[in-house]
Amino acid sequence: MIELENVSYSYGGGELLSDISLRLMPGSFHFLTGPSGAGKTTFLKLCYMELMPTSGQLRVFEKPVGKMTRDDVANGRRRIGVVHQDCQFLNHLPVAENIALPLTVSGRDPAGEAANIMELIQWVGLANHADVLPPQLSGGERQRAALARAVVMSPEVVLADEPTGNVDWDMSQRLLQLLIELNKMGKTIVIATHDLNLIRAAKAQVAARVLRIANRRLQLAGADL
Ligand SMILES: Nc1ncnc2c1ncn2[C@@H]1O[C@H](COP(=O)(O)OP(=O)(O)OP(=O)(O)O)[C@@H](O)[C@H]1O
Repeated sequence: MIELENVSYSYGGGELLSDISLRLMPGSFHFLTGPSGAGKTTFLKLCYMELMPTSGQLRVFEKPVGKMTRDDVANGRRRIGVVHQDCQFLNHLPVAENIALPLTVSGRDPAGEAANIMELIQWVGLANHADVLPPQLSGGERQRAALARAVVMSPEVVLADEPTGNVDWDMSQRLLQLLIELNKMGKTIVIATHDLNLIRAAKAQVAARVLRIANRRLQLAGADL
């Protein structure tokens, strides 16, 4: 689905990610760990084609990103759902409209898909919050709304950047269950997180691989995790 071959990335002030090779296979479940500032968000941005490698090959859905047209990139991104670290809602729009935003942006009419959107809102447990504005949501509610928005286009891949940051253990478990359900539907999941307990809880339920970025390199984490 997403394949990196000897990918390096530099923001300009030196190399941040160096010589990274990885294949994200369909239906796989990956965690991405590493110290703050190691480059986890940057790695996810490469997978979403928000950043282009400084060197190496990145293929998304079999296509080399260097040879993609703008349409190719847009089409590829439609197949990837992203849960951003800071959620990034439009605060003047109700939660339901924020969740439906990717449909609107891609030219689909949310009114024609109202039943599916409501089903999604119920799935994340926000039926009573569909009409409120994002600033009125708690941290866990925001994260669940962000997850619903990430999957409203039925993506094949979900990239979640610290989806359980700033929520308590019960809520992080609830978010994890939603991500596991998505994986059981066949979606490829990548979760960047510092939360080793979350990783342990997931590994008891799914065959998750744990990757670690340290010293610019991506490694498979030890079996102790
Ligand atoms: N647009 C940018 N321009 C220059 N440097 C940047 C940019 N974005 C990120 N960086 C730097 O790249 C490094 C890696 O950032 P990144 O957000 O990928 O790390 P992270 O592992 O996700 O960190 P955290 O766990 O704290 O979220 C940091 O030192 C950051 O300051």
